[in-house]
Amino acid sequence: MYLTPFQERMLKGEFGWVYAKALEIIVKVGEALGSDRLVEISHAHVSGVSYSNIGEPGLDFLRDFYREMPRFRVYTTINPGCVDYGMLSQVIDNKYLGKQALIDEALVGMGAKPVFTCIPYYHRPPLPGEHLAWGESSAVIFANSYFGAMTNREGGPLALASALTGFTYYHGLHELENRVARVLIKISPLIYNKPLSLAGLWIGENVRKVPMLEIKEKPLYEIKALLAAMAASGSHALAVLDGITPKGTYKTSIEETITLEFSDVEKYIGETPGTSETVLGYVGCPHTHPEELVILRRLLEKYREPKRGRLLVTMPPEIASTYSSIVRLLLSRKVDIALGTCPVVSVLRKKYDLMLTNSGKAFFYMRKIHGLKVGIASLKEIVESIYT
Ligand SMILES: C[C@@](O)(CCOP(=O)(O)O)CC(=O)O
Repeated sequence: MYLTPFQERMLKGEFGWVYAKALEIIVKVGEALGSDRLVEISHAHVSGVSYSNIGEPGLDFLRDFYREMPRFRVYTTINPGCVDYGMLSQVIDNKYLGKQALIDEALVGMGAKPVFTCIPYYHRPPLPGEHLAWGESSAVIFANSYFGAMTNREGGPLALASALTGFTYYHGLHELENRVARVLIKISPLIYNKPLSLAGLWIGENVRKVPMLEIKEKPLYEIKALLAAMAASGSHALAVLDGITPKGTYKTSIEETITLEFSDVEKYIGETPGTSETVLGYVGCPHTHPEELVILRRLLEKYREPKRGRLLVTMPPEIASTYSSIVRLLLSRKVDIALGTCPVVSVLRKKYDLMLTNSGKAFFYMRKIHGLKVGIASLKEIVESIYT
């Protein structure tokens, strides 16, 4: 691999072993993939920061780096941790508070912004063509597809190495030649009556090449859920969104056209709550966007308190403070609000029979992680099934 004189010096350890090790990881992975140079990045998003996911080995790894007091060389954000930073949730168990604090101290000490979110683009929307090194599959696919930024789907250690060095290997989705849509997917009108994450689950499972999606105008939160579901059930990191993905950040060479019918996606609707079951409604995977908060406020205004189960809403701490009046209204309706975390990366305090969510990604993970039955429903259906 070609390295600039500066990169050579970093690799030789001139700036300390942490930077040398971080660059070595990037160079080794890049060489294994056939990359011949590095590229500067403007934003690293580090996933793999939740104690309940990375445990003691992950904590030790981060603390070893932190002991040398390095600083991230680029703007860096971090994924959710395993605790509710608002300390109000009765659904999320804060049993690893102390361990998570050690992880957070290391990351923030190295210079990460303590955003604790899987929607880092809320804090810094990337520009078209900008090179990034992001972990977190839902954020990666959103960056590439919605903003036209360029990032591969990195694991936590690789994104951390890029935060430290400011570089990633030039390969994959950093190159325009690899951003070619080959399968055109049309979504039939009936699907639009349901959450678009249903379509995402199908595409993730059934389409291997980069898809181009013809979607009717849809709010950002529906696109976020659609893309996240695709990335969870498949290995997608880019979907060209016709009329949305910025021109010049992709090419098209359509080989096949698929029309997605309601009957294709129906099976992902999953379970509907039986009368005796305990239900956890869940909104916020990926983290709740202000657009969804406004809808939740409208839906919840007329109710006083849940009739069955609980509605959990997860969001970044900063959205909660910026939209505090909506959060207060939700809290007054006994919504359980957890900040900077989500059930994918944390422990639940008690067992529920069924989760009702608008998220295809949660549908994919909750059964595996928490052994819950899961059903997919719209925001309105979720609120009504908990509050009426
Ligand atoms: C499922 C996933 O959202 C879990 C995030 O956990 P972590 O930040 O990698 O611990 C990871 C991903 O989708 O990339």
